[in-house]
Parts: sequence; structure tokens; C-alpha cells
Amino acid sequence: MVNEWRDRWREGRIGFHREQIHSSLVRYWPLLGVTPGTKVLVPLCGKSLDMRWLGQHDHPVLGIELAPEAIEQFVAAGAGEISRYRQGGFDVCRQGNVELWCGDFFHFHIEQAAEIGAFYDRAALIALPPATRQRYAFHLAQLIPPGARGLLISLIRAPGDEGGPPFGVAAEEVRELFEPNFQVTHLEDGEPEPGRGFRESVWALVRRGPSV
Ligand SMILES: C[S@@+](CC[C@H](N)C(=O)[O-])C[C@H]1O[C@@H](n2cnc3c(N)ncnc32)[C@H](O)[C@@H]1O
Repeated sequence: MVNEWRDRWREGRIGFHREQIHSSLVRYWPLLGVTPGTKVLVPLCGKSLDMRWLGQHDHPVLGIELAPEAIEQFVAAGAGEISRYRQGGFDVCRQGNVELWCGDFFHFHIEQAAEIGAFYDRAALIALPPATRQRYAFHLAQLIPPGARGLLISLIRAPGDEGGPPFGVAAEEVRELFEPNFQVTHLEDGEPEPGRGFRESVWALVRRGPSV
């Protein structure tokens, strides 16, 4: 899968990328009650403009993306000084309050996640094949402290449509994956996307812990 994603970025096959801020982020993030200043983890971040929106709403952002092309395109389109450094085996590129870690999400560990207090997943879970999703949900839970909140934008395909990525993840699977470690609330199913045979599904998650 790693090589496939690298090929996609090299060849510009990035139909998942949106030129607008995601409407569900704008609509639901303020309702999560994440304190301004809280650092937001964005796994499998691509060059999502949603990271700029989070940054502009007083959240330091930590994105993780394996394709250096995505990171270079993100900072090239942004404004402000770029600093680069190496940390914990990752090449990190920072612009304003967005830091982008180049490498495999599954190699990012709790010691590196010290300040993270929230997360945003749009098209991360659904980028992963079925066998890897369990690992993703577990790894995310390891990185997030009790009480931390996150927004998940998943995707539903018609029954029998096994295509992907983006993969369809049914509501039951979202619950099975996350409920062991998170309180899971379904917020909305979007309208079917014209000509694409799927629709988005939006969830609020709160990391369980001793007090949650
Ligand atoms: C479907 S795209 C979504 C990107 C972004 N979240 C968005 O909304 O535009 C999935 C991204 O995850 C990256 N990716 C896939 N597997 C990864 C991994 N194990 N670690 C880090 N990035 C990964 C891919 O290169 C791709 O940019």
C-alpha cells in the first residue's frame, strides 16, 4: 500500500483532495468542545486544507503523511516561513502552527504524541484496507489521552460494493473498531455523492479513560 500511495502522489492521482474546507469540520468541530490551544493530531493528512482551518482556529496541528510530495505541496501553497528538522525518525516540516511529520503513521509512537489532545480523521480510516483498520483504531487510541475528542469522517458504500480506496466502512464496523476505547456518537450521514456511489458518515469520538 505504501508504494501505491507514493505512486498516486507522484502521478497526481489524488481525487480525494478537496479544495474547500470540509463542511462537516466547520459544522461539527465547534460542537465537540475542544479547548482552543489543544493540539490536534491529523493521521494520514495528505495536504488537507482542513489543517489550515484548524490552525486558524487556535489549534496547533500535527499531521502525519507518508508522501513527501503531499507535504511539499501543502507548504508551497501556504504562507510563512518553513522550518525543517528531524525528530524520532521522521522528517518534520513546520509552517506556522502546522507541523507535518513525513512517515508511516504506525511508526509514530506515544512518546512523540505528548502534547496531543484531539484528533481529526477525514479519509484516513477509509484509506486503509479491512485488515489494517483494527490496527489503526488501536494505534490511534494509544496516542490519545483519556477525555480527548475527535471527529471522524468515514464513508458508506452501497451493500456489495467492496471497492476502494476509499473503502466503505459500515456503521457497525465503526462501532466495533472504536467502542472498546472511545465513546462513539453518530452525527450524520451525508447525501450520496453524485456519480461516485458513496456517501460520508460523520462521528464524534471521546477517548475513554478512568473518568470517561
Ligand atoms: C485518502 S487520502 C486522505 C488525505 C487527507 N486526510 C484528506 O482528507 O485529503 C489518505 C492519505 O494517507 C496517506 N497514507 C496512507 N497510508 C499511510 C500511513 N500508513 N502513514 C501515513 N500516511 C499514510 C496517503 O499517502 C494519502 O495521502
